[in-house]
Amino acid sequence: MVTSSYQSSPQLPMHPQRQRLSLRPSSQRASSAISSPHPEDNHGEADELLSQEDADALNEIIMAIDMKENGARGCTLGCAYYIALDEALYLLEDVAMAGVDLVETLLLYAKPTTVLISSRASESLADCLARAAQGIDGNRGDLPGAYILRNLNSADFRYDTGKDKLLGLDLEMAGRQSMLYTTVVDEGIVEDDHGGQEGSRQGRLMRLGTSVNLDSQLTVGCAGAVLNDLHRRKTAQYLPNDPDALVAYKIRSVEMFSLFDFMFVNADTFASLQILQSEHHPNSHQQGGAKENLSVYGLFHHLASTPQGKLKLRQIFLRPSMDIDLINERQQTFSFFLRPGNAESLMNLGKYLRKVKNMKPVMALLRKGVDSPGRKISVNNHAWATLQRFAAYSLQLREMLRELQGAEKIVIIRKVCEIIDPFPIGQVGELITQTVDFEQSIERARTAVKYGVDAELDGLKQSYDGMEDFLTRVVTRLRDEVPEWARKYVKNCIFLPQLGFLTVVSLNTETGKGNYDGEGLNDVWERMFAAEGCVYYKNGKMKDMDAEFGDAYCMIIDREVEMIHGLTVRILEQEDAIIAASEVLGELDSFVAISIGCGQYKWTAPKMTHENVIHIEGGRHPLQELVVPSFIANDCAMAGGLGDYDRETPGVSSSAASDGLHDSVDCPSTLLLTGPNHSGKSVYLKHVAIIVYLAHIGCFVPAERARIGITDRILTRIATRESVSRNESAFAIDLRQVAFAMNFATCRSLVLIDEFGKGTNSQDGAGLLTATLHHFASLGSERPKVLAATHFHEIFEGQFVEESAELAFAHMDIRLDYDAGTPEDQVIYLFQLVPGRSISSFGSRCAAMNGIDQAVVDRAETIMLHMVRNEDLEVVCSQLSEAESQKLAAAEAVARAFLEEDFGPPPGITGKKATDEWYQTKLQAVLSAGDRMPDATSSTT
Ligand SMILES: Nc1ncnc2c1ncn2[C@@H]1O[C@H](COP(=O)(O)OP(=O)(O)OP(=O)(O)O)[C@@H](O)[C@H]1O
Repeated sequence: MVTSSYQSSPQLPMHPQRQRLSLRPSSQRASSAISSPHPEDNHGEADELLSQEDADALNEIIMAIDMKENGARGCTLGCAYYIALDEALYLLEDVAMAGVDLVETLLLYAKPTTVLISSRASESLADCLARAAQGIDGNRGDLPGAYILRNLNSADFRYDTGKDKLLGLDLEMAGRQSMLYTTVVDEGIVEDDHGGQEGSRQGRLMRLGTSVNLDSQLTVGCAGAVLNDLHRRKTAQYLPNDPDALVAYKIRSVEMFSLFDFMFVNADTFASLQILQSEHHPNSHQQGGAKENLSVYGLFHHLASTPQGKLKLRQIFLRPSMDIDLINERQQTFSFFLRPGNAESLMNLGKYLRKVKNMKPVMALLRKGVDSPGRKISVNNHAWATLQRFAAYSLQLREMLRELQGAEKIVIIRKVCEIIDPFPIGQVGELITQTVDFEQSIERARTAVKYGVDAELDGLKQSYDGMEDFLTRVVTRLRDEVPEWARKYVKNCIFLPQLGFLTVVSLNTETGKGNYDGEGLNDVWERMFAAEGCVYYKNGKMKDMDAEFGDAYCMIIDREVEMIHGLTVRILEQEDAIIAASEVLGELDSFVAISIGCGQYKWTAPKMTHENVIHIEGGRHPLQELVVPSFIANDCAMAGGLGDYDRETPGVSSSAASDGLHDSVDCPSTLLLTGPNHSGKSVYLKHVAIIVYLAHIGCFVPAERARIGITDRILTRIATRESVSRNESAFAIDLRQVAFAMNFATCRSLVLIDEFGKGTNSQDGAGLLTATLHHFASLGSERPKVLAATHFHEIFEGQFVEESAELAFAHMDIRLDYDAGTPEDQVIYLFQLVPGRSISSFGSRCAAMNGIDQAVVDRAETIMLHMVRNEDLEVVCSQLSEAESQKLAAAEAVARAFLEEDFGPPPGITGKKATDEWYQTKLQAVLSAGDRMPDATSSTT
């Protein structure tokens, strides 16, 4: 019997060509300037196909941050980060007047796995990064915890070094006609195609300058730190001549981005509006990241099916656009999918998309070699099968989309149909189907080639397949040749990879030798090894057979490796097409998810306008409405200043509203809200901001109707947590948030200020709030839209703020019923915004409703009354009631009697008993002085 098989031949040398696969140049890929992939979104397929080590390397996001104090002008912030999966380096335009708020925003966008800072970094930066690295700020929302924080020598962040390192990159610059093929020779010393060195430096510098703003000095320094780290990783992880090192941590593109390219929403705002919030798994990097908590993004996150779709969705949420055409295009897409006639197709699209995998890790695997030793293969996680299914499902999805009526008008559908070209994508599937024998591949734990693909391979396999019969015949002949007594010991002949043909003889357990080892023959039987009751010999006959047939097996493997290599090369030629298809399906997936969500939550399309207005009718808070039995919808009408641009752009300043919503002429830019505790002020503020935000991602909004002007920033001062990833007091954070809003708000911004100033004494707080509102109102045509809520009623009493065309008062309505028996029934919250201000916050009623003792509430109300009457609280509090005065007088009488007494027992009173009795009598006499005062019993005792 032949016991050998194709199984396991780990020692076989790797096909030499296979190691060179990834060196082909590639054209530019769709990549994301901000919002990186995250383990959460990349894992899954990557986990199944790649080893843990490879998957981890692929998910690496290495970020360097630097911040420089500029005295009174605040700090400048620079940042660069590398996304391994995209093979891309992203550079931030240096940001002036920055604070740790922006650091948090960058962490949120990039979700780094490693953060590098200079050992000379400011204390606040180091502290913020150290806390966030440990995930200390658990309730902070989407702040990514648990990255590795590394302190580097400040020299690593030097501008000149960074510039040299950028120059030394083998880059394919975005949008460049002619690609720059250079070889990085160690650190920044570069040879160009013609072998020149410094001569071309100026030219390279100019070319670099077209893609990178070299004035962003801190960022260029950070880029140097990241590139140095990549180099360090390479040298630590790979041997000097390892060809894999050439493709590890490769950089294909460098992109510059600005935090203000999109509508700016910082980390604080994301958290306070609950747009992105996630609970971090304690072991997030190992387990695949964070779980989305209750958040606006969370309403859609679970509706996306593919990892690349979830990633795209996150990008959409992190990058609300200011491009009205793009927003309208997205709205048109969602409206199309939500047409009643398309409901079933939408569901089917979702179903099919669930079967589509992310091709980026698959391509990375292909570049490394699908059949690396030790990789587990099953029917589902075989890279070839994944690719084959991808090709089939993407073509199927393309057909489904094409069948939808009116599909040609929808940009994403046109894009899918264009990118998923049956030629390369279908051809990829076809090639795999024709070449790979899946059953055999799984059996052999490496890719096997089908019969009929290659005549030479088929011939080799046939000879191998006929080997079993052939060996049976050999054994019979061998038995005839050995002495008769030995025949029964010669069991069979086998072929083992690496060892070739062997004769198998039964083992003599007593001697430990074979029962026969060639006696009587003119031949040497060389013992190779013994196992499982048999001894294996190489003899002359076996050597002859090795010479004649032994290479067949190795040849089969070599031929197969060669063919699979050929297949890999052909498929990698289509890598860009495959990745583009995978990405566009991710985009489609994210749009399908948003459409399904908008349909489920019954949201409507807002009308986007260049007018600087916010007009909402019947607006709801998308999260609150899910948790209260009946949500009360509200309206909002605001208009910001006209700004220079708006005044000069025809049509923008027009106040005529054709859709029946408010005209902008009579709208204030600031709306100051009051109302009792718990009356819905914060929810109102947030719902307006969330609607504005959602409108800018192109999404529908929770409102009956809305007209939303293009807004450049949403800046908030809303308390969400006591201590964040900064070592500051809550009040300091409040101040920083307001300062940030003052520095960055433009007439196109929306600013939310909720209870600013409550962290200090009420006079200071009220003063600060008033001054802040004045500041914004005084900006004239540059005034932003400001929504504020406060409990400082004194600012109205003192007429520190007054209603005007720009500033309107409004409050959340309530109904009061003092006759109601229980505190809960005394204040009825209507959650309706009405004009004018409320007279009280009814804090004491709210306290009673929340279980504070009635006596404490009564006392609070008495003091409040005195305060409202503007009475001197010191005098008021020193005025005692009659009963209290009597008690005090009784206590005084006792004290005086006590002082007048002589407490020494007179001579003649001796002995313990007599002395005790004497003292008792005395005490009674003293206490009776108090008793003589009316109602004094309790105080004297
Ligand atoms: N429009 C609404 N419809 C129904 N319920 C609402 C509405 N607005 C708010 N609520 C409910 O009232 C609660 C309190 O709302 P919110 O926190 O906005 O009050 P607030 O006036 O800001 O209170 P405080 O001044 O104490 O901060 C919410 O948690 C929600 O349950």
